Amino acid sequence: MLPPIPVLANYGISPTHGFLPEVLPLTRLPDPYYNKWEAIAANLQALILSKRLRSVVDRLPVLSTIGLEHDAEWRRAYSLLSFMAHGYIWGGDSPSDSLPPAIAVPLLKVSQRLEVPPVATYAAVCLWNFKPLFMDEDIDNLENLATLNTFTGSLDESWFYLVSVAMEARGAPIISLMLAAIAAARENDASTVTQNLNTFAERLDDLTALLQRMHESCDPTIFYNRIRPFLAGSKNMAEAGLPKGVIYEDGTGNETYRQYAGGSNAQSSLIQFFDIVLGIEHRPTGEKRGREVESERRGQAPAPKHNFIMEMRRYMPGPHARFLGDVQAVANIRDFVAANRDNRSLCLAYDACLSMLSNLRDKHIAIVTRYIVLPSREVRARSRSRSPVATRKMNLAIASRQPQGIAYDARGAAAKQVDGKQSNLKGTGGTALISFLKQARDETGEPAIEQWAQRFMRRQIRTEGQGDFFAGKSEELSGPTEEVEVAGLAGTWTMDDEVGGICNY
Ligand code: HEM
Repeated sequence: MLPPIPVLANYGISPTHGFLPEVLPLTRLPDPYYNKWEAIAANLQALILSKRLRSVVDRLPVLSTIGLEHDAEWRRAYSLLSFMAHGYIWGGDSPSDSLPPAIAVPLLKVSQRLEVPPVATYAAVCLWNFKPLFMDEDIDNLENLATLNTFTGSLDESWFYLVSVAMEARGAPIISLMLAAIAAARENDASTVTQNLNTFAERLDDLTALLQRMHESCDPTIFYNRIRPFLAGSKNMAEAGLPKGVIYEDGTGNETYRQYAGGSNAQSSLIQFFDIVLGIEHRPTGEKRGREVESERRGQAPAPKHNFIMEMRRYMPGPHARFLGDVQAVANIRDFVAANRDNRSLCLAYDACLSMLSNLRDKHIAIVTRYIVLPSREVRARSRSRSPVATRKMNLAIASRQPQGIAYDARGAAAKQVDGKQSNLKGTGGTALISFLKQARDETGEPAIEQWAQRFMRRQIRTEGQGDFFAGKSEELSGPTEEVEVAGLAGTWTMDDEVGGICNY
């Protein structure tokens, strides 16, 4: 018997809002018992700016979670505490490697209840951190959205989160639509599958348009230097001043260092849902197509490799991650289309979805180049000209500006606990950021049915030269020659040498 098609309500997923909550995030906790948390959150930017957040939190009593009733209250508490935690860790002259009980104790409880790690995940800063400006208007419209909490109070930070919120809302109807397509494929109803795939492709185009709006109001320099450092996690953060991670002082006396990835849109369940429903497979980073099959053919067990996209599932709310696993078990669209290759409109609709999703990833790569790769180069160039003494001071800015000394640990567990003595700091060799993103984009095109579509999505634009025999190799295009590491959002990566600008793909 076929496994049942997942029912959204069983996973806390809304038919209209998708992975955003059906009940809008609370703008404050109703119980006045939590006024102290609310007061800190309301003054977070000022407290960070004046470097007084830590002393205020250190004097804060440990509040119980007993006054939290509805899910929306738990989510608000999680978001508040995550902002406080990251502000506490990164908002001083040097990062704090311990979180005091006033944050750690309730944050651990709330995270356990919501099945999320106790850090500022995508859920904490995006999914559960927005409000509509006008209640009678839709939340898939950027002009109707505002954030609840930010670290910096900047429009750029709000915009960074809100673009994702709008995308989640605009993409939400695709979830039910594609579950219906799965049901239709079971019934051999090609016309419904085609129709739903066509609608999906159009929506994906909308989502790309929304993604592109990032450029409107989020400045790359502000993003890189001011916003991104607060989203940093505690994993592979040695150079930033957290060699072992962070201790959550839970009062047990048995605390060990914990390491978590930082917040990243890679933790969006929506994009992973698209991949799963379309039958797109993401191999472990760096693994070429067919290589696994090759090792299996030789009767060898393939070496365990790190799959960053899979790891990010552990940073999604538990029910959402479970939903993805259950959808995976019923995803049949790719096989259905492959079994109906003579149905041109069906194949075209399917390939259009892949092409649109690949295009979205293309635009995202350009964003990462503009917002991370290029500013990190600038900072590196500037820090080379500074005196070593000036750069040695470990503060928030330097933490973000210094190239990270540890490459992304390709086998790292999401919430690895590190004991005091273990020096579990070296990664297994860096994964290049843009190569990783390009691999994800290229894998998006792989299941295409029509040959032209496969060719189209496999296209490689060469960037080696200008076709001018007399021109020397320009400094800018040749890029750095040494291996340089760069902190992304959730991961720390090496920087790709071939990146020349935002159009070179
Ligand atoms: C200024 C805006 C953005 C920047 C700088 C950025 C940066 C990054 C970085 C560095 C990664 C690699 C993983 C990591 O280190 O976390 C990543 C992955 C990812 N990002 Fe973004 N991102 C941005 C906006 C978005 C938005 C709005 C979305 C929503 C669709 C998104 C979706 C993803 C996804 C799905 C991945 C995983 C790789 C993939 O599936 O292709 N990003 N991003």
